[in-house]
Amino acid sequence: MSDSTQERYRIGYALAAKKQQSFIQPSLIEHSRQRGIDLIKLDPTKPLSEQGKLDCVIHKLYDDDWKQNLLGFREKCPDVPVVDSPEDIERLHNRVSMLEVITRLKFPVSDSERERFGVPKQVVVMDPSVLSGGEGLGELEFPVIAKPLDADGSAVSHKMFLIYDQEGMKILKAPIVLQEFVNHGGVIFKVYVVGAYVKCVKRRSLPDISEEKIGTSKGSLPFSQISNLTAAQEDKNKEYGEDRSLEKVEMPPSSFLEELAKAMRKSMGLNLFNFDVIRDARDADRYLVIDINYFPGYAKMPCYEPVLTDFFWDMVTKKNHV
Ligand SMILES: O=P(O)(O)O[C@@H]1[C@@H](OP(=O)(O)O)[C@H](OP(=O)(O)O)[C@H](O)[C@H](OP(=O)(O)O)[C@H]1OP(=O)(O)O
Ligand SMILES: Nc1ncnc2c1ncn2[C@@H]1O[C@H](COP(=O)(O)OP(=O)(O)O)[C@@H](O)[C@H]1O
Ligand SMILES: [Mg+2]
Ligand SMILES: [Mg+2]
Repeated sequence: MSDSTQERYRIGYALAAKKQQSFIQPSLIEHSRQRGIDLIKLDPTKPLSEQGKLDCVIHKLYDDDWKQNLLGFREKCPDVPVVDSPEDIERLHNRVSMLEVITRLKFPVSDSERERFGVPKQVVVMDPSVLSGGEGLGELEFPVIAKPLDADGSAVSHKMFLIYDQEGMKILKAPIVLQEFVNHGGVIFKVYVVGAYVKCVKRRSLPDISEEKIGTSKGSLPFSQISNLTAAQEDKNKEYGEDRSLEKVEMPPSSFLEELAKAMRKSMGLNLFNFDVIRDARDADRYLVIDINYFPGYAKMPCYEPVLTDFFWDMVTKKNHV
């Protein structure tokens, strides 16, 4: 609790309108306020050093003017933490460099832990003629998921296709990432990271594809942001007799996810991100990271207000950040 004589801290935020609406909720403002932290809306078009005292800056904006503004601020006020650096965030805007983070990890798994991790096999196709010419798969086999190479937050960057055969490739536009489809029981694990805090939740995913279905399916199937399936859609699934109840699905061991998250955080130099993990249906100890997102929808994480407030506190009192 704070009183009027106590020092107050100011966290400046620079977010797109939609993000601001979902993240800066009255409950978060109030929670932080009670801890002596005020959340201040920044004007990204004006120099940050002219927007009053700031004890920390958080942001999710990618244009060059904003990056210049941040650069100037970091030169003028090197002691104020900026969460996170645009250069480090940039790595997550490309679905190849994003997953390279995982393949390069030197993961300190203890002998007692059986869990292994990796990424699905994938190739990137830069040349449009490869898509129409019947090549491009390399050592991959159908079905594959086609993902736009850029993961820049645009609606189109979430537009995916499940591709069953060569004919289905014709719908694609380069540059595109082709990734092996891995059966995983229709559930993804979304692991939220907020500084040193780690929280895993379960979400719906694409259902497994049987050998029989692989043999009979043709062409391509478009989909987008499948894990944000609404409650109404969930009910509909149940109505159609689909009982893949999320509650029954076992979580990955928390010690494993915590170690993985910690190693990722150190390696990327980032504090605010989440990642999607699937469990290989053929090998229950094998986990595959398929996606890493900068500054995700934290309001959907349980207890987001105290968790974020604790993080802000650590930032302004200079503890615990990478
Ligand atoms: O909008 P939300 O709350 O669904 O959050 C999106 C995230 O959903 P999630 O929290 O993982 O369920 C979403 O995660 P996914 O890519 O769907 O795994 C992204 O982080 C998205 O940001 P961007 O469009 O990639 O810049 C996030 O969008 P922004 O809120 O940053 O626009
Ligand atoms: N290799 C894969 N195997 C099986 N399902 C996948 C694979 N990659 C992605 N998916 C499914 O597609 C969804 C979207 O893919 P993702 O890479 O997370 O893109 P986005 O950035 O739009 O969230 C995932 O949440 C998961 O349901
Ligand atoms: Mg995802
Ligand atoms: Mg993503």
